[in-house]
Amino acid sequence: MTEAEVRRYAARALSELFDSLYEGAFAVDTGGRVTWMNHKFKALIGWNGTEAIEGQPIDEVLPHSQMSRVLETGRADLLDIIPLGRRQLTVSRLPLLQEDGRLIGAMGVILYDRLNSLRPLVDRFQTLQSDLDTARRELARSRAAKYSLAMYAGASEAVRTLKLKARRAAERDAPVLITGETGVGKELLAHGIHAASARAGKPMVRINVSAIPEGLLEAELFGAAPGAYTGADRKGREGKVRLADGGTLFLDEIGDMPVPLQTKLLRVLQEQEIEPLGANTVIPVDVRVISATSRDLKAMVEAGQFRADLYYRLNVLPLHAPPLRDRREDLPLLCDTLLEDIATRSGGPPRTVSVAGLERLAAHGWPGNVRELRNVLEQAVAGSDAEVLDLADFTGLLPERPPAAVPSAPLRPATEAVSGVGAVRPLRDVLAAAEQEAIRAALTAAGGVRSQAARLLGISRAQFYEKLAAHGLSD
Ligand SMILES: Nc1ncnc2c1ncn2[C@@H]1O[C@H](COP(=O)(O)OP(=O)(O)OP(=O)(O)O)[C@@H](O)[C@H]1O
Repeated sequence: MTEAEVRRYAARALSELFDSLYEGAFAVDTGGRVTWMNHKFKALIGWNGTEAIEGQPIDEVLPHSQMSRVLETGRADLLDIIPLGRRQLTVSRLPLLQEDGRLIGAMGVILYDRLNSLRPLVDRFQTLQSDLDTARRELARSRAAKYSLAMYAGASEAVRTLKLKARRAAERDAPVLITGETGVGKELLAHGIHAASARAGKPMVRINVSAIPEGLLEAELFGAAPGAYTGADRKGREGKVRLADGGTLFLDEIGDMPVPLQTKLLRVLQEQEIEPLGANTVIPVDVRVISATSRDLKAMVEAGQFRADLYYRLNVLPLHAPPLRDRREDLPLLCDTLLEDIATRSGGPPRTVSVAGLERLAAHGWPGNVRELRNVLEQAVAGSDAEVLDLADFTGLLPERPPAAVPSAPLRPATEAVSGVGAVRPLRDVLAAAEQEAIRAALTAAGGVRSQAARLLGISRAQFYEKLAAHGLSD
């Protein structure tokens, strides 16, 4: 047989096979309008029959047909799967060409019901597709439920302005710097901004700069090549910046970043690339940086402790979260929100706070801000069965002398001890007692978190541990 004969016989065999296989078929012109459709196809898509289908755009008749792809490229799609309602159709798309090769339209063929051999594949595809849809829905729900700007409770003017600015920041991709004292909700805001941003589908990776020893911080942030330093993982380390690729990098306590690393971070912001420790290669990354600090970065810049160029790069969209003592009108709403969350997590009944209880809370200075409030509420809930928490339920949880007149200074009790009435005692004893009281107050405010207590007192962690030991408070 000659090649021409083989082609002729093959064409006839294929055409007969095609006739026996196809379930439904239609054709469109080069403008994507239906020129012909067989009855089976009309029945399949539920065409009512009263209106002529010819002349209708195929994209309206069969939304996922993707015939335009064949019309644009002139190439066949031999096998594809498209959704039709809850079903999946196995389809072929073929260009229709004249003898001179000019494209005059395209044909779509449904193979699903006849191609039994494809069934297992289609069934598997359907199962995977539905698993994927469910997983996507659950992920979206868990993300939405876990963090949103709406969760940042507060009705004061200051909080409303802050949330408005945060929402605007979420619409942009520039770096955000969140300032504010410990426990004011800087991390919550950062999560909320990420969740409301276009990067929400990608990870938000947090790194607490102050919690990682200086020697390990570089590898933790930028990654390390295998064996880059003594004790390095054999496989190397990916680094938080790369883990955040496509998403958001949240740098908590940025003010504690050592100066040499500030230079490397500047490179991430300027060039969007990193150089892992010991790697000798540069890796492109796409991250949005949100940083937070409870320190006065501007003053640190002036004192030469923080790079000015990095400060301006980080501070493109500044947000300041005010301390709780400056927005006491937020207390009722905050109590409701926090108590609801505490009840959901512990499975207990929902509680509220009485007016007298709220007045007592409002009289406190809240050096530990909302974190401290949450701790106090948690302890009050644990210590009482009452549905409405009253004045008595907070006894022992807050300092006895309401420091309303001395809102923010955790050292104030110490000062009061110095100026207290009574017998004159040796200065050394008075100072020691004041220091002990200040340490206890800071620990309460920080909910027992020692590094935060140290920060509240404005001393290093090492100094704090020394003082704990000196006062016999280590346990
Ligand atoms: N406005 C708010 N509404 C509801 N919860 C809040 C609010 N602000 C803070 N919180 C809660 O208070 C706690 C402390 O908040 P967060 O960790 O975000 O504070 P922070 O400013 O980042 O603190 P730090 O500087 O010590 O890291 C968290 O449990 C957080 O959910």
